[in-house]
Amino acid sequence: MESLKTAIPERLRRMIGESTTDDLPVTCSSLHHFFLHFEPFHQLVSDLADPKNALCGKSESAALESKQLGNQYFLKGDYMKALNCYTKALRVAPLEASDLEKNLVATLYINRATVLHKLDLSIECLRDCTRALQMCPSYAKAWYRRGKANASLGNNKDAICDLNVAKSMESSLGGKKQIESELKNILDQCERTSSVVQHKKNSLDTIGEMPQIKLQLVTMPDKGRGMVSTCDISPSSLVHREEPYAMIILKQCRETHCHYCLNDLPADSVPCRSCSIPQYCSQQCQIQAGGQVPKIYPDDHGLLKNLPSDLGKYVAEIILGNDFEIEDIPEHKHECQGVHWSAVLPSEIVLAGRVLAKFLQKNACEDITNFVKSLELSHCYTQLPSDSKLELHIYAIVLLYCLQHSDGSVFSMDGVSVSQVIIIFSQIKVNCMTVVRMRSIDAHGLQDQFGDSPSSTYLTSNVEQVRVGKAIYKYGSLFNHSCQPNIHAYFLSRTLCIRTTKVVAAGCQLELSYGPQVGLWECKDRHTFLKDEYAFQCQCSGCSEFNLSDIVLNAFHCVNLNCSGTVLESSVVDREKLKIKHFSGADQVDKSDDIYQVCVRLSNQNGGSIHIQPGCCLKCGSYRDLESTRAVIDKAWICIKRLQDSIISKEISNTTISDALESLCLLRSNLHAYNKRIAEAEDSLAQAFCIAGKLQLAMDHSKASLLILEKLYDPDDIVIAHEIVKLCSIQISMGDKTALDSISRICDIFSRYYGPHAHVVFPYLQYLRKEAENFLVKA
Ligand SMILES: C[S@@+](CC[C@H](N)C(=O)[O-])C[C@H]1O[C@@H](n2cnc3c(N)ncnc32)[C@H](O)[C@@H]1O
Repeated sequence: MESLKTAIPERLRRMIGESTTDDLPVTCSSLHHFFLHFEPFHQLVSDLADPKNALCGKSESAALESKQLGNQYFLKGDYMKALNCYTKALRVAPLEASDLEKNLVATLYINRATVLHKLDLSIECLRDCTRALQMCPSYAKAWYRRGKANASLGNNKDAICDLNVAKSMESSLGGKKQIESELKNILDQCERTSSVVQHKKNSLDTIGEMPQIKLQLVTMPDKGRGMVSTCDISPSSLVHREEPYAMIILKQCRETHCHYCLNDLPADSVPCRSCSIPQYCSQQCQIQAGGQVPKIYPDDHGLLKNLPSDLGKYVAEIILGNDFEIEDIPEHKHECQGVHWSAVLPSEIVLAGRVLAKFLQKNACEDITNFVKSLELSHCYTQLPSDSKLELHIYAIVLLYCLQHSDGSVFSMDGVSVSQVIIIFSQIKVNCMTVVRMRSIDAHGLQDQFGDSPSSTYLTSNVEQVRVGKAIYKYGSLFNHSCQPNIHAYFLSRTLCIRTTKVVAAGCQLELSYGPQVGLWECKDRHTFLKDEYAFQCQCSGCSEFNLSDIVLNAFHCVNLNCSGTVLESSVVDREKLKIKHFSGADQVDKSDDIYQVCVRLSNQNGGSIHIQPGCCLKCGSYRDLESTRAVIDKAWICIKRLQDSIISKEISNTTISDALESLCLLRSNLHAYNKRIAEAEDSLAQAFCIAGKLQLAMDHSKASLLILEKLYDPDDIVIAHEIVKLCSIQISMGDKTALDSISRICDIFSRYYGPHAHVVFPYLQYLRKEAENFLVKA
């Protein structure tokens, strides 16, 4: 791609860099014309999209090789490695290939099922057996393995049926004997117990909450269209729910998450039927993404005739399986001919390909211009930097050629089509949402270091958000951004849910955070992020009205240690001065509050006696040399960083902790008491003391961190809940009853953000609730 970029003549490059939306048909046509006569372009398209160069297709020999390796690991008892090899083999095994007269894919499913059984993953094992049987219904070994899996799960009735089918299909005498003895075991067991384990259904299916509140689309002078409420809304109300128009997994999650629903992949992942890239958590997801493949009904259905009628019915139900209704146009189908453009191009470009493919499949002969208009999404083409404009031009032409190669799409390859693809790219840039999942990380891995010491059981719990995909939600993208949001977006599988986190009065805008938030970053950094990522100048209340957080987040301590005043650097002073016109004397603000004090001084309403100058204390006017202060802080921060690294690498020494404590003192005397770096240092020390088993110290530092964050964020912000989770895990380890208050606060905030979905998104809540019950029982 870089070589294409550098080959473009300077004049054309400048023309593209300076183009506006209106110029696009001309600039696109000129670039396309240039590429038509430029051999490396055709070479690139052929590398990416010509089936002759396909790298992502199926390969029988590669599948057999991985299978053999899997068998070797199995024999050595290395079941995890065997599992990985069989999964790898399944990804590349062609559906029609055979292995010793059996279908290769079915054999691989059974080999993997055997490993899964060894690993005590009986449900996964059962599913793999069923998959094998749907391909080869007379596969005796598969029925036998299925019977064993059902027996392990306590489904004795099914286990008996499976084993009876296995017996009737088994040709060898030895095999029949083994099945009979297994049957006898189960029958004996049945006499002892008749319980059948009911397996949990996917809990997400059971929560069918729908939004009850009517929203209104309005147009605002500073933000364009946006959503407002038509009535007063209380916190935690679901205001929007939507399935994506198009979605894509991020490259870094391809091996760990389902390529359709983006949930974690189970050990029995299902591969795409036509190429070797996607993996799914279930057959249902695979069909939704790749389309229904006509079922192969093997000839050996005749075997059913030899079974007693009730057993025949049982077998038929299993091998015919469930037919899933396809909810939408399969989004991966046009990508899975084995060619690798979709695996190589950036995710957002492939997402645009999905949007286009959907349009083409729905409206083969319609004009693409009408389509782009009908998407009704805003875009930012004209505001983009020159280099981005050039890249989008190149990607648009490449994508159209790839689509044409891979599913024979009939596009007129002209300036208009290419320009419309660029508009789609720009729409995606502004409107696409990042799909995230929560991942719990706790200090389990750190136990080893402290061996048998009592500290080994004291763990802090921590949650991080993992970015797993990108998606376009047509209506979800009508919600504007605010750095002080009043709604919160989250995802259940592919479904977008939006919920209020505050009281929203009728007529108020409903705004979510696109990433930056007051408390997380200072105003300048939020602006830079929104400009770079979404190409707009933020006009939200957080960026136009005073708030304590923006003033103190990165502020310095007054040089006079007895003074609690704030010292700001010039970039903060300049930005905060812009907000002065919006400071009304703050009737709503508590006049003893720090924010009031600072704002009054900044806005010069206090007699105009204070000069707001970078480096000067806003309270007493004393001057601090910020350059030398920064040098001191940078030095101190090296020790905090060392502590953080040692927490990760599990090598915490007493020296590292005492150096970090000394650095914390330096930070406290140089930075404002609410500076976020102090909170971070306190948090790191809390983790370190927790690991070292010094729980009282851990709790003190955790509380100190929380106190600062409560000043920077709204006390009911989800960030605060995550901080309390850490504190609470220490309180629980200490048997400290104040854990009860923490648990109740965590539950309140999580319910506010996730409503009845809280325990699905954050399963740790169930554990906390149980702990709370334990405390109450003991009390
Ligand atoms: C996802 S769209 C939101 C809907 C959009 N207002 C529309 O008319 O389609 C994002 C775009 O809305 C505008 N926008 C959203 N939040 C804004 C804010 N806080 N300040 C200024 N513009 C904003 C920007 O133009 C941004 O590129």
